[in-house]
Amino acid sequence: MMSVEVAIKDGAKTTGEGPHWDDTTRSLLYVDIMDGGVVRWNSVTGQQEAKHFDEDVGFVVPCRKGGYIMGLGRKLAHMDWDSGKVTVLHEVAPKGSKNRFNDGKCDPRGRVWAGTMGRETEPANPEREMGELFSLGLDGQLVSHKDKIDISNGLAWAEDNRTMYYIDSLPRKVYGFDYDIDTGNISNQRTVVDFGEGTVDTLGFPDGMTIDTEGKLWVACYRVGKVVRFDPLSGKEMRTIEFPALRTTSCCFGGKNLDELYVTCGRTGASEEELEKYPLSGSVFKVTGLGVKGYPATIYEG
Ligand SMILES: O=C(O)[C@H](O)[C@@H](O)[C@H](O)[C@H](O)CO
Ligand SMILES: [Zn+2]
Repeated sequence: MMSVEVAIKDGAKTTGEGPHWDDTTRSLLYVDIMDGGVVRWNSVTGQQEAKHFDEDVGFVVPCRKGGYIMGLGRKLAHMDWDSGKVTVLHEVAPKGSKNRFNDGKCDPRGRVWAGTMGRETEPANPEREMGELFSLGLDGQLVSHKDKIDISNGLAWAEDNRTMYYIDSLPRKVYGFDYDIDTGNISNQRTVVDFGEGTVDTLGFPDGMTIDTEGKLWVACYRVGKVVRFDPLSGKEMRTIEFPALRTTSCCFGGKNLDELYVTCGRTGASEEELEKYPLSGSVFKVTGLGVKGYPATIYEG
């Protein structure tokens, strides 16, 4: 039986994002973007620790050599948890009035992929085409792959490493690219899931995503409180999970058997009325009993 429960009540004050399951510690790592927060929640002890930075944190991933890589405003930085020391690795060029890193994730070789977006006056309303998609190689070099993006968001790789999936939220599309795992290059962009023209009432905006071991995509649908499982081959919806919070932002598989889906969401942009109706906005949810599993999350190997 499928069930949706609250794993971390009030997990985020602003927009919770970028959930990453750390297998070795059975912890969930995620960010609280506009709070400049990086949170580590231990699922075994229920203990939660957080770090705060003075700029927006778009994403965070662990590094093999220790510490974490995070998107901090326009910077990619390494962060040592214990000392809190931040080392800036790269800073991307300013675009518009205030571009910043948003979602990011590691590919199966351990490169970091992360994209940017323009300043948002309210969620899903950024300065257009200010985003760019980058990768941080194992050699520490930053490579730009694509520009004129609106809101750089979810990333996932197919099991054979030959396809990369990527979301730009405002065109409301999940794209597929041919992926060269050896060079880390993308080519042959196509649309694999189209959220459709016009109305955003049913599916909202595609935001973060993950892939299951059957090759299907789980996409968080921002503004409608759903995570939808899509078949990237047909572009069709296969299954919908609903949440008691509308601003669902991302998801990842976790738990001992990687068969639980952890789902982040946000409060930022919600009216008082929305928060009253959905008081769990900002919490992290856990879905069990789905009958599917994910892959262990990859980390930065550089
Ligand atoms: O989490 C993100 O990716 C963005 O930073 C948020 O602002 C919203 O989720 C986005 O606007 C909806 O697509
Ligand atoms: Zn997002």
